[in-house]
Amino acid sequence: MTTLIDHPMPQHGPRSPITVVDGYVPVIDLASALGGDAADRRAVADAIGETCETSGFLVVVGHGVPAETLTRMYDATREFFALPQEQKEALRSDARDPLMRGFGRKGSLAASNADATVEEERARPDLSETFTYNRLGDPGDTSLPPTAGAGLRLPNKWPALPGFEDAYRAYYARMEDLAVEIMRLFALALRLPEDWFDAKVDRHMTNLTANYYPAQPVAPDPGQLRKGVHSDWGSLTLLYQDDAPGGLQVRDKNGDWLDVPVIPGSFVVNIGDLMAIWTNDTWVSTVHRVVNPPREFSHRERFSMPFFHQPNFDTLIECIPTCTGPDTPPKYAPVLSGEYIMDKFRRAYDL
Ligand SMILES: O=C(O)CCC(=O)C(=O)O
Ligand SMILES: [Fe+2]
Repeated sequence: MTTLIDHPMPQHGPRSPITVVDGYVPVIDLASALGGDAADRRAVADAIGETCETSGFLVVVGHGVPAETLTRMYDATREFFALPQEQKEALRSDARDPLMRGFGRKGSLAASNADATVEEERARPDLSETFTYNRLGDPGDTSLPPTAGAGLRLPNKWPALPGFEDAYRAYYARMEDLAVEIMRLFALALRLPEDWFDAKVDRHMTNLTANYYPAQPVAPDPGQLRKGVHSDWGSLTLLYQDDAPGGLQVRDKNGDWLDVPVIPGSFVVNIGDLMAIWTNDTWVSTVHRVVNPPREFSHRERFSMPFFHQPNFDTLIECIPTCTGPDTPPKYAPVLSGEYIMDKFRRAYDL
């Protein structure tokens, strides 16, 4: 059994400092927002909002997700990726699945960028394997409108590992709750009614993906990374990362790459492109990457688990009223959440 959470969560009372560690990627304590009154919630929302304007990346503690839910998911993930390659191949994502459920295909997140040379990026694929679950593939799920294509309704693919599916479902359910809480804090930060996003994400189409970064016995080609430079695509990402070398970096305003701090038991929260479109670029969807380990740590594998929160298929993402004025007209044409993400998948993975 892998023990991830060997440090207790910081304990704070409702009025204690919200920003536990300041910086480009600050550590923010959600405890007072989750348990507190309106003033507490606004204070946390404002701390988050400030970060969304600068880096769009923060680390949250005090989020209330039980350590056991996280550990079970992490352990199940390690067990899956340790399976013989042919057993993973058997769960290879259907070529008609625009969300790449199951064992993912080779591709390049860098190819998804608007300015990317797609063929060039795909020629040096990310040095990672993925496994993805999305609630849309559950039997009887009614989240999709009739206009959505049949590929989106393909079933999930599960390995026959005891406890795996349960661990993923339990983790997904907790991430759904946390994402709604954070979206409500986002609404407060944007001076919107707290429930402004609720109906736009109540049939969300979120991929829960596990990333496996194998050891690198042979040095990678120059220019090839564990994950190439990219921004995320949806409303927000909730990421669990382990502390293996060769990790997540964000680009700051000077173009320098900064390591995202690894705090045991925390989640990295970052906003995606749709939130930047919603906020008319008041908030930033910052590019990031996962670097290769230094050669002395080339034997070390790494795991991360992003929950790519994605609004309802038919939510039209258009400039939020509080983010536009006479001098700041909307910059983007409105776009449907479902079409936006499918286009990104197509570019990154040739789906
Ligand atoms: O593995 C990580 O830390 C981040 C991965 C990532 O950025 C992604 O999958 O979009
Ligand atoms: Fe990412």
